[in-house]
Amino acid sequence: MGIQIAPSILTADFAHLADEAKAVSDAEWLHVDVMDNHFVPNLTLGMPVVEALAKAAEQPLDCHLMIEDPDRWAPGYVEAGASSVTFHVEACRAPIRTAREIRAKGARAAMALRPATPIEPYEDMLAELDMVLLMTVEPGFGGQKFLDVVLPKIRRTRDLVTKHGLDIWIEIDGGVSAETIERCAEAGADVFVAGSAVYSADNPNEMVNHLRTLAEAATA
Ligand SMILES: O=C(CO)[C@H](O)[C@H](O)COP(=O)(O)O
Ligand SMILES: [Fe+2]
Repeated sequence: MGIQIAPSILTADFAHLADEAKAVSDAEWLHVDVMDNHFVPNLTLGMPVVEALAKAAEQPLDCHLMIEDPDRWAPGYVEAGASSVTFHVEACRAPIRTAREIRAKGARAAMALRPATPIEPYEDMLAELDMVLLMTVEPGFGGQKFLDVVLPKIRRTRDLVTKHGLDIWIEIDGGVSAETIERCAEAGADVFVAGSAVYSADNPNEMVNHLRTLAEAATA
């Protein structure tokens, strides 16, 4: 499967999203943070913007739903053009049904966990997923400090995936940078969201490639 870098457009210029997607053309995915000011104390964008970006961007869209009632909204994001739809398990009432609906519509289904949410209660759910997203900051804002207290959970998640012989991604989101990515890769992550580290770099594409090189070297 290989290392994937997913720049988060949360810290990009929202007035020029198509250009901002082009600025990270070397990235495998584009991470889109949907926030509803209920599940998290911030409001970003929704389905119409995802639909427009899906047409404008070359990379597949990795939609991270930080919203209440993802059961109701998640399938609509697939119809809007997302290649991957991630719901927060803390907000989801029927995660198995929601994951199946996302997959049935043709996208990757992913489950996100806040930093303090344990993975173990969801062990049996892993087979229903294409990806697990482990937050390494409290969801809601870009530019926060990486929480290294989550590192053991990355390892435990990788162990569970291996134990069940599954072929699913482990994505890390929050505070990923050249300083933190190697520790996440060593712990077993293979998809890396990076917002401020990429978009505050002089050359965002160079930073994308630098992050991938660091992660690959850490797992070689
Ligand atoms: O989901 C998120 C915040 O809730 C963002 O994807 C994340 O914070 C990325 O930004 P940065 O790399 O600056 O931490
Ligand atoms: Fe995110």
